[in-house]
Amino acid sequence: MAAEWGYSPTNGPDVWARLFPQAGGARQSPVDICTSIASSDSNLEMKKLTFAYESQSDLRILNTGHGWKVEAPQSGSRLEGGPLGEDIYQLEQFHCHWGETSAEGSEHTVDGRAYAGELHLVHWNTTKYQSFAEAAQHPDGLAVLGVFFDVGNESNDEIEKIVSTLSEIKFKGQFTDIPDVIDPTTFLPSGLGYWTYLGSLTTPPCNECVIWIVYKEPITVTEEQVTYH
Ligand SMILES: NS(=O)(=O)/N=C1/NCCO1
Ligand SMILES: [Zn+2]
Repeated sequence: MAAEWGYSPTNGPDVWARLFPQAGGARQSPVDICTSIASSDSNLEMKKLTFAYESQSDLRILNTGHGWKVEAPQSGSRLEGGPLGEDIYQLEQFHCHWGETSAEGSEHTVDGRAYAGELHLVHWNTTKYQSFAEAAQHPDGLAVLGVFFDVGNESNDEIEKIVSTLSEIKFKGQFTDIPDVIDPTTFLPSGLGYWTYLGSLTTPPCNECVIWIVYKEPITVTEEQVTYH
């Protein structure tokens, strides 16, 4: 039986490269974002990062065994500018990483600090490639927006539309449809400052195909919204 990757000492990140060679590469994600050495790129400031999304209902949500993933291929969506050059990227899916407690859970850390969780909006380069699978084989194939979760007293209405369905998909492989209309724009923080670097998928097969765009400002969710088990 194919070995299942995970986060234990015997199947976690330290041994992923045995089964997934790219996990041993030179541009692996996630990283710790050291704000003191992050340099501002005047060129990026000239090319504003812009995004446009559709609102969709009845999106399918899946229990991946490592969290939830919402399949949201949007041919009418566009992510472009900033570090993306002249290419246009299209939304494919979004998913979340969280931990056992709200003291941890994000994939990226900032000056060694983990957030309670991290939302990833995954896009692929439709200017150069014909499919998501093809794009994931190229260094500029994917663009992922990372949004940190901070825990506070305010519930996030859009995230609630998602987590309110999780009781229907308690086990790996289960899926259901989200009845509410979801607008991915609402996941993004009001402050649009970001860090960017060339990295990889943070989970196997760890393809080194991602232009990461990690927003500096977290969004607020409640403890219940980000420590669902
Ligand atoms: N956590 S991540 O780097 O976004 N990982 C993936 N895997 C498939 C698409 O995005
Ligand atoms: Zn992710």
